Amino acid sequence: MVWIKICGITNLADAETATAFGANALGFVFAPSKRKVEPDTARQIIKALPPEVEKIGVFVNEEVARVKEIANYCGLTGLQLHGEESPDYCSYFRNYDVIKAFRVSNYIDWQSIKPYVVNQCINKILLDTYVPQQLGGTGKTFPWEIVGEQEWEVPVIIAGGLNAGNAALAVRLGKPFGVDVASGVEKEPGKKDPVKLKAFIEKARGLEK
Ligand SMILES: O=C(O)c1ccccc1NCC(=O)[C@H](O)[C@H](O)COP(=O)(O)O
Repeated sequence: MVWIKICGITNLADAETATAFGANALGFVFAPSKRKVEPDTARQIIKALPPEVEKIGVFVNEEVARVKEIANYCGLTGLQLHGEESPDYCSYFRNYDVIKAFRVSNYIDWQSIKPYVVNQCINKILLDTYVPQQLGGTGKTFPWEIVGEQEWEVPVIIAGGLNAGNAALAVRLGKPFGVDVASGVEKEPGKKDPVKLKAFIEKARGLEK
C-alpha cells in the first residue's frame, strides 16, 4: 500500500482529519512558506496525534542545532531536508527518519543523488518539481514515468502538483514507495479541505468506490 504524507499541516483539525482518513505521515513546514508553522503550534498538534503517525519537520538549509532543537521540542519523528543540505549535513540526524528532497524538471540527476545513497545518510528520497524561486508547495508536476524507469536503492516519494485527479496515475507510472501532497488538498494555503483529503488518499491507494 502506498505511503502517504500530507504536508503543510498548521492546525489540529487538519491533522486529525488526515490521520482519520489514513495518512501515514504529516508534514510541518518550519521554513519560509505560506504553510509555515511555529514550533509551539506544531508541538501542541503533535502531542495530540497517535504514535503510529509519522511527524515530519520540513526544513530548508537550517542550522543543524536549530533543526535538532525544534525536532526535540516538537516531538518530530522525521526530517525532510528540502534545500541544498549536503550528505555530511544529513548525517547529523541519525536518530530521525531523514528524507532528502531533490527538485527535478524533466530528468533525474542521479549523480547528485548518489552520494547521499552511497553514504547511507538518508532514509528516503523525495522528488519534487523544480520551479525557479520556489522551494516547495508549487502545485506543479513533473513526468512521473522517469521515477518508474529507474531502480532505486532507497524508498522514493513523489511530490509536486499531486491531487485526487492525478494521484492514481502518478502511482501507476512512477511506482513510488510513497506520495506527498500539500496544495492539492487545500482550501487555501495552510488550510486543508476534508473532501480533497479523503479523495486523494482513496485515489492514491486505489480504494475509491
Ligand atoms: O509547502 C510548502 O510551502 C513548502 C515550502 C518550502 C519548502 C517545502 C515546502 N513543502 C514541502 C512539501 O513536502 C510539499 O508537500 C511538496 O513540495 C509538494 O507540494 P505541492 O506541489 O503543493 O503538493
